[in-house]
Amino acid sequence: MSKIQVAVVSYGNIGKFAVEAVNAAPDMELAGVVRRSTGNNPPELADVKVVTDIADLGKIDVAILCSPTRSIPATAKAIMEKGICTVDSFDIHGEEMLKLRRMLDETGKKHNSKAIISAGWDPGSDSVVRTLLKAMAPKGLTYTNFGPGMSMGHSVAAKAIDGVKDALSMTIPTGTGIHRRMVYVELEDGASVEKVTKEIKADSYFSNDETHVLAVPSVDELKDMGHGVLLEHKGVSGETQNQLFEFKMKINNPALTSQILVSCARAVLKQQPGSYTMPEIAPIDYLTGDKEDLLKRLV
Ligand SMILES: NC(=O)C1=CN([C@@H]2O[C@H](COP(=O)(O)OP(=O)(O)OC[C@H]3O[C@@H](n4cnc5c(N)ncnc54)[C@H](OP(=O)(O)O)[C@@H]3O)[C@@H](O)[C@H]2O)C=CC1
Ligand SMILES: N[C@@H](CCCC(=O)C(=O)O)C(=O)O
Repeated sequence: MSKIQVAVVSYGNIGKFAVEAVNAAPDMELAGVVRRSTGNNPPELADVKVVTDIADLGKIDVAILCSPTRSIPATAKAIMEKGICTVDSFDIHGEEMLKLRRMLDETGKKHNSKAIISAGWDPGSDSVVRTLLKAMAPKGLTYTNFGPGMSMGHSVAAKAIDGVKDALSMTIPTGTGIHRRMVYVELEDGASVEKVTKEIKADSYFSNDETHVLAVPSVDELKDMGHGVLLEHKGVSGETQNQLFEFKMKINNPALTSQILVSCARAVLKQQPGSYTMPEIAPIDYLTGDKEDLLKRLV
Protein backbone atom coordinates (compact mmCIF):
# COMPACT_ATOMS: atom_id res chain seq x y z
CA MET A 1 0.00 0.00 0.00
CA SER A 2 1.30 3.51 -0.78
CA LYS A 3 2.51 5.51 2.18
CA ILE A 4 0.72 8.59 3.56
CA GLN A 5 2.43 11.69 2.12
CA VAL A 6 3.11 14.12 4.97
CA ALA A 7 4.21 17.76 5.02
CA VAL A 8 5.56 19.26 8.24
CA VAL A 9 4.73 22.97 8.41
CA SER A 10 7.15 25.11 10.52
CA TYR A 11 10.41 23.82 11.90
CA GLY A 12 10.69 24.83 15.54
CA ASN A 13 10.69 22.47 18.55
CA ILE A 14 7.51 20.62 17.55
CA GLY A 15 8.48 20.62 13.85
CA LYS A 16 11.85 18.99 14.55
CA PHE A 17 10.32 16.16 16.59
CA ALA A 18 7.46 15.81 14.07
CA VAL A 19 9.98 15.07 11.31
CA GLU A 20 11.53 12.38 13.53
CA ALA A 21 8.12 10.86 14.36
CA VAL A 22 7.03 10.82 10.69
CA ASN A 23 10.31 9.09 9.75
CA ALA A 24 9.66 6.50 12.49
CA ALA A 25 6.08 5.78 11.28
CA PRO A 26 5.99 2.70 9.01
CA ASP A 27 2.97 3.93 7.03
CA MET A 28 4.16 7.50 6.35
CA GLU A 29 6.60 9.31 4.11
CA LEU A 30 7.93 12.82 4.72
CA ALA A 31 7.28 14.75 1.50
CA GLY A 32 8.99 17.84 2.86
CA VAL A 33 9.03 20.73 5.31
CA VAL A 34 7.32 24.10 4.73
CA ARG A 35 9.13 27.08 6.27
CA ARG A 36 8.81 30.86 6.13
CA SER A 37 12.25 30.97 4.51
CA THR A 38 14.42 28.23 2.99
CA GLY A 39 17.78 29.81 3.90
CA ASN A 40 19.61 28.72 7.03
CA ASN A 41 18.32 25.15 7.37
CA PRO A 42 19.84 22.97 10.09
CA PRO A 43 22.12 20.11 8.93
CA GLU A 44 19.54 17.37 9.66
CA LEU A 45 17.33 18.81 6.87
CA ALA A 46 20.10 18.46 4.25
CA ASP A 47 18.31 15.57 2.50
CA VAL A 48 14.78 16.88 3.07
CA LYS A 49 12.87 19.01 0.56
CA VAL A 50 12.32 22.42 2.19
CA VAL A 51 9.91 24.88 0.53
CA THR A 52 8.01 28.06 1.40
CA ASP A 53 4.81 26.99 -0.39
CA ILE A 54 3.17 23.61 0.30
CA ALA A 55 2.07 23.48 -3.38
CA ASP A 56 5.75 22.87 -4.29
CA LEU A 57 5.74 19.49 -2.49
CA GLY A 58 3.43 17.73 -4.98
CA LYS A 59 0.54 15.60 -3.71
CA ILE A 60 0.21 15.87 0.07
CA ASP A 61 -2.32 13.84 2.08
CA VAL A 62 -1.87 15.62 5.40
CA ALA A 63 -0.04 18.65 6.77
CA ILE A 64 1.20 18.59 10.36
CA LEU A 65 1.06 22.20 11.54
CA CYS A 66 3.83 22.98 14.05
CA SER A 67 3.47 26.76 13.94
CA PRO A 68 2.69 29.10 16.86
CA THR A 69 -0.87 28.56 18.14
CA ARG A 70 -2.01 32.07 17.25
CA SER A 71 -1.08 31.55 13.57
CA ILE A 72 -2.97 28.22 13.30
CA PRO A 73 -6.45 29.46 12.25
CA ALA A 74 -5.12 31.27 9.14
CA THR A 75 -2.57 28.56 8.25
CA ALA A 76 -4.99 25.65 8.66
CA LYS A 77 -7.73 27.37 6.66
CA ALA A 78 -5.41 28.18 3.74
CA ILE A 79 -4.13 24.58 3.55
CA MET A 80 -7.59 23.00 3.91
CA GLU A 81 -8.85 25.19 1.08
CA LYS A 82 -6.36 23.30 -1.14
CA GLY A 83 -8.13 20.04 -0.20
CA ILE A 84 -5.29 18.95 2.12
CA CYS A 85 -6.04 17.55 5.60
CA THR A 86 -4.43 19.23 8.62
CA VAL A 87 -3.60 18.41 12.21
CA ASP A 88 -2.54 21.05 14.73
CA SER A 89 -1.84 21.50 18.42
CA PHE A 90 -3.77 24.77 18.93
CA ASP A 91 -3.65 25.15 22.71
CA ILE A 92 -6.07 27.91 23.62
CA HIS A 93 -8.84 26.07 25.45
CA GLY A 94 -12.56 26.92 25.64
CA GLU A 95 -14.35 29.30 23.28
CA GLU A 96 -11.27 29.99 21.07
CA MET A 97 -10.92 26.25 20.40
CA LEU A 98 -14.64 25.97 19.56
CA LYS A 99 -14.35 28.96 17.20
CA LEU A 100 -11.49 27.26 15.34
CA ARG A 101 -13.40 23.95 15.20
CA ARG A 102 -16.47 25.66 13.69
CA MET A 103 -14.44 27.63 11.16
CA LEU A 104 -12.42 24.62 9.95
CA ASP A 105 -15.51 22.40 9.95
CA GLU A 106 -17.10 24.77 7.45
CA THR A 107 -13.85 24.97 5.41
CA GLY A 108 -13.49 21.18 5.35
CA LYS A 109 -17.07 20.57 4.25
CA LYS A 110 -16.70 23.14 1.47
CA HIS A 111 -13.29 21.94 0.19
CA ASN A 112 -13.53 18.20 0.91
CA SER A 113 -10.78 18.26 3.55
CA LYS A 114 -10.56 17.25 7.21
CA ALA A 115 -8.83 18.55 10.35
CA ILE A 116 -8.03 17.34 13.82
CA ILE A 117 -7.43 20.42 15.95
CA SER A 118 -5.94 20.92 19.45
CA ALA A 119 -4.09 17.61 19.22
CA GLY A 120 -1.03 17.63 21.44
CA TRP A 121 -1.17 16.27 25.01
CA ASP A 122 -3.09 19.15 26.59
CA PRO A 123 -5.30 19.89 24.85
CA GLY A 124 -5.14 16.49 23.18
CA SER A 125 -4.54 13.15 24.86
CA ASP A 126 -5.40 14.64 28.30
CA SER A 127 -8.74 15.73 26.81
CA VAL A 128 -9.43 12.08 25.91
CA VAL A 129 -8.47 10.95 29.43
CA ARG A 130 -10.73 13.63 30.99
CA THR A 131 -13.58 12.43 28.75
CA LEU A 132 -13.11 8.80 29.82
CA LEU A 133 -12.87 9.75 33.51
CA LYS A 134 -16.20 11.53 33.18
CA ALA A 135 -17.71 8.43 31.56
CA MET A 136 -16.36 6.32 34.47
CA ALA A 137 -17.63 8.64 37.23
CA PRO A 138 -19.94 11.26 35.71
CA LYS A 139 -20.35 13.33 38.90
CA GLY A 140 -17.32 14.72 40.73
CA LEU A 141 -14.22 16.87 40.33
CA THR A 142 -11.29 16.61 37.92
CA TYR A 143 -8.03 18.47 38.61
CA THR A 144 -5.41 18.84 35.87
CA ASN A 145 -2.07 19.60 37.55
CA PHE A 146 0.75 20.41 35.13
CA GLY A 147 4.47 20.21 35.72
CA PRO A 148 6.68 21.55 36.94
CA GLY A 149 7.85 21.90 33.35
CA MET A 150 8.21 24.03 30.25
CA SER A 151 5.01 25.11 28.50
CA MET A 152 5.79 25.54 24.80
CA GLY A 153 2.60 27.55 24.21
CA HIS A 154 3.34 30.04 27.00
CA SER A 155 7.01 30.30 25.95
CA VAL A 156 5.97 31.02 22.33
CA ALA A 157 3.48 33.67 23.52
CA ALA A 158 6.16 35.37 25.66
CA LYS A 159 8.70 35.17 22.79
CA ALA A 160 6.24 37.00 20.51
CA ILE A 161 6.29 40.10 22.72
CA ASP A 162 8.29 43.07 21.43
CA GLY A 163 11.73 43.29 23.03
CA VAL A 164 11.92 39.57 23.92
CA LYS A 165 14.74 37.65 22.19
CA ASP A 166 13.95 34.31 23.83
CA ALA A 167 11.68 33.06 26.62
CA LEU A 168 11.09 30.06 28.84
CA SER A 169 7.78 29.79 30.67
CA MET A 170 7.82 27.25 33.49
CA THR A 171 4.49 25.96 34.79
CA ILE A 172 4.55 25.37 38.55
CA PRO A 173 1.62 23.41 40.03
CA THR A 174 0.25 24.79 43.27
CA GLY A 175 -2.50 22.14 43.64
CA THR A 176 -6.17 21.68 42.65
CA GLY A 177 -5.45 22.65 39.03
CA ILE A 178 -3.98 26.06 39.92
CA HIS A 179 -0.59 27.09 38.49
CA ARG A 180 2.09 29.73 38.91
CA ARG A 181 3.98 30.91 35.79
CA MET A 182 7.71 31.62 36.08
CA VAL A 183 8.72 33.38 32.88
CA TYR A 184 12.45 33.79 32.12
CA VAL A 185 13.11 36.32 29.36
CA GLU A 186 16.23 37.22 27.44
CA LEU A 187 15.74 40.81 26.30
CA GLU A 188 16.76 42.58 23.09
CA ASP A 189 19.27 45.40 23.60
CA GLY A 190 17.50 48.45 25.02
CA ALA A 191 14.24 46.63 25.85
CA SER A 192 12.53 47.60 29.09
CA VAL A 193 11.90 44.76 31.54
CA GLU A 194 9.00 46.72 33.08
CA LYS A 195 7.23 47.09 29.70
CA VAL A 196 7.83 43.44 28.75
CA THR A 197 6.57 42.29 32.17
CA LYS A 198 3.40 44.37 31.81
CA GLU A 199 2.70 42.96 28.33
CA ILE A 200 3.32 39.36 29.36
CA LYS A 201 1.03 39.67 32.38
CA ALA A 202 -1.70 41.22 30.19
CA ASP A 203 -1.52 38.42 27.57
CA SER A 204 -4.44 35.98 27.82
CA TYR A 205 -2.00 33.04 28.14
CA PHE A 206 -0.90 34.52 31.50
CA SER A 207 -3.58 36.93 32.73
CA ASN A 208 -5.53 34.34 34.77
CA ASP A 209 -2.52 32.93 36.67
CA GLU A 210 0.02 34.27 39.15
CA THR A 211 2.90 35.25 36.83
CA HIS A 212 6.48 36.28 37.60
CA VAL A 213 8.78 37.63 34.88
CA LEU A 214 12.55 37.49 35.36
CA ALA A 215 15.16 38.90 32.96
CA VAL A 216 18.13 36.54 32.47
CA PRO A 217 21.32 36.78 30.36
CA SER A 218 20.70 33.46 28.54
CA VAL A 219 17.44 31.51 28.28
CA ASP A 220 19.25 28.68 26.54
CA GLU A 221 21.24 27.97 29.72
CA LEU A 222 18.00 27.35 31.63
CA LYS A 223 16.03 25.46 29.00
CA ASP A 224 14.88 21.89 29.68
CA MET A 225 11.86 20.75 27.67
CA GLY A 226 10.65 18.25 30.24
CA HIS A 227 7.05 18.54 31.47
CA GLY A 228 4.30 16.35 32.93
CA VAL A 229 0.82 16.11 34.33
CA LEU A 230 -1.11 14.60 37.21
CA LEU A 231 -4.79 14.32 36.33
CA GLU A 232 -6.97 13.53 39.35
CA HIS A 233 -10.63 12.63 39.29
CA LYS A 234 -12.75 11.95 42.37
CA GLY A 235 -16.33 11.13 41.53
CA VAL A 236 -19.48 9.09 41.65
CA SER A 237 -20.26 5.95 39.55
CA GLY A 238 -23.99 5.37 39.63
CA GLU A 239 -24.85 6.12 43.27
CA THR A 240 -21.46 5.01 44.65
CA GLN A 241 -19.16 7.78 45.87
CA ASN A 242 -15.40 8.12 46.31
CA GLN A 243 -14.23 6.58 43.03
CA LEU A 244 -10.60 7.76 42.77
CA PHE A 245 -8.60 7.88 39.53
CA GLU A 246 -5.15 9.23 38.66
CA PHE A 247 -3.35 9.60 35.33
CA LYS A 248 0.27 10.66 35.58
CA MET A 249 3.12 11.18 33.13
CA LYS A 250 6.55 12.80 32.96
CA ILE A 251 7.56 13.58 29.40
CA ASN A 252 9.71 15.37 26.88
CA ASN A 253 7.10 17.92 25.80
CA PRO A 254 7.85 18.37 22.05
CA ALA A 255 8.54 14.64 21.52
CA LEU A 256 5.14 13.64 22.93
CA THR A 257 3.27 16.48 21.23
CA SER A 258 4.76 15.55 17.85
CA GLN A 259 4.07 11.82 18.24
CA ILE A 260 0.42 12.59 18.99
CA LEU A 261 0.25 14.88 15.95
CA VAL A 262 1.61 12.04 13.80
CA SER A 263 -0.96 9.58 15.18
CA CYS A 264 -3.65 12.19 14.44
CA ALA A 265 -2.27 12.62 10.90
CA ARG A 266 -3.11 8.94 10.35
CA ALA A 267 -6.54 9.24 12.02
CA VAL A 268 -7.66 12.36 10.18
CA LEU A 269 -7.60 10.57 6.83
CA LYS A 270 -10.19 8.08 8.13
CA GLN A 271 -12.77 10.81 8.97
CA GLN A 272 -15.51 12.49 6.94
CA PRO A 273 -14.87 16.10 5.75
CA GLY A 274 -14.98 18.58 8.66
CA SER A 275 -13.11 19.41 11.85
CA TYR A 276 -12.69 17.27 14.98
CA THR A 277 -11.02 17.28 18.40
CA MET A 278 -9.30 14.19 19.81
CA PRO A 279 -12.20 12.97 22.02
CA GLU A 280 -14.39 12.83 18.90
CA ILE A 281 -12.13 10.31 17.12
CA ALA A 282 -12.38 6.52 17.59
CA PRO A 283 -9.07 5.63 19.37
CA ILE A 284 -8.38 2.73 16.99
CA ASP A 285 -8.09 5.27 14.15
CA TYR A 286 -4.86 6.62 15.70
CA LEU A 287 -3.09 3.29 15.11
CA THR A 288 -1.58 1.67 12.04
CA GLY A 289 -2.13 -2.02 11.28
CA ASP A 290 -4.94 -4.46 10.69
CA LYS A 291 -7.99 -3.33 12.69
CA GLU A 292 -9.16 -6.80 13.78
CA ASP A 293 -5.63 -7.77 14.76
CA LEU A 294 -5.31 -4.61 16.87
CA LEU A 295 -8.72 -5.16 18.46
CA LYS A 296 -7.82 -8.78 19.34
CA ARG A 297 -4.77 -7.54 21.24
CA LEU A 298 -6.16 -4.33 22.74
CA VAL A 299 -9.75 -5.06 23.70
N1 LIG B 1 -1.56 21.03 22.60
C1 LIG B 1 -0.39 20.74 23.18
O1 LIG B 1 -0.31 19.84 24.02
C2 LIG B 1 0.85 21.48 22.82
C3 LIG B 1 0.81 22.51 21.92
N2 LIG B 1 1.97 23.15 21.55
C4 LIG B 1 1.88 24.26 20.58
O2 LIG B 1 2.91 24.18 19.62
C5 LIG B 1 3.26 25.48 19.21
C6 LIG B 1 4.68 25.49 18.66
O3 LIG B 1 5.61 25.29 19.71
P1 LIG B 1 7.20 25.26 19.43
O4 LIG B 1 7.52 24.30 18.35
O5 LIG B 1 7.86 25.11 20.73
O6 LIG B 1 7.44 26.73 18.88
P2 LIG B 1 8.74 27.27 18.15
O7 LIG B 1 8.77 28.74 18.38
O8 LIG B 1 9.94 26.45 18.51
O9 LIG B 1 8.46 26.97 16.60
C7 LIG B 1 7.44 27.59 15.87
C8 LIG B 1 7.89 27.67 14.42
O10 LIG B 1 6.87 28.30 13.66
C9 LIG B 1 7.44 29.20 12.70
N3 LIG B 1 7.00 30.55 13.08
C10 LIG B 1 7.54 31.39 13.96
N4 LIG B 1 6.83 32.53 14.07
C11 LIG B 1 5.81 32.41 13.22
C12 LIG B 1 4.73 33.23 12.88
N5 LIG B 1 4.55 34.41 13.46
N6 LIG B 1 3.85 32.77 11.97
C13 LIG B 1 4.02 31.54 11.40
N7 LIG B 1 5.05 30.70 11.69
C14 LIG B 1 5.92 31.14 12.60
C15 LIG B 1 8.92 29.01 12.77
O11 LIG B 1 9.29 27.97 11.86
P3 LIG B 1 9.99 28.29 10.44
O12 LIG B 1 11.17 29.14 10.76
O13 LIG B 1 10.35 26.94 9.96
O14 LIG B 1 8.98 28.98 9.58
C16 LIG B 1 9.13 28.55 14.20
O15 LIG B 1 10.32 27.83 14.36
C17 LIG B 1 3.05 26.36 20.43
O16 LIG B 1 2.55 27.64 20.07
C18 LIG B 1 2.08 25.57 21.31
O17 LIG B 1 0.87 26.25 21.43
C19 LIG B 1 3.18 22.78 22.05
C20 LIG B 1 3.26 21.75 22.97
C21 LIG B 1 2.09 21.03 23.45
N1 LIG C 1 -0.10 23.29 25.85
C1 LIG C 1 1.06 23.03 26.64
C2 LIG C 1 1.05 21.58 27.10
C3 LIG C 1 0.19 21.43 28.35
C4 LIG C 1 0.80 22.08 29.56
C5 LIG C 1 0.25 23.42 29.86
O1 LIG C 1 -0.78 23.79 29.35
C6 LIG C 1 0.99 24.31 30.76
O2 LIG C 1 2.14 24.03 31.15
O3 LIG C 1 0.40 25.35 31.10
C7 LIG C 1 2.33 23.41 25.93
O4 LIG C 1 2.24 24.24 25.02
O5 LIG C 1 3.41 22.94 26.31
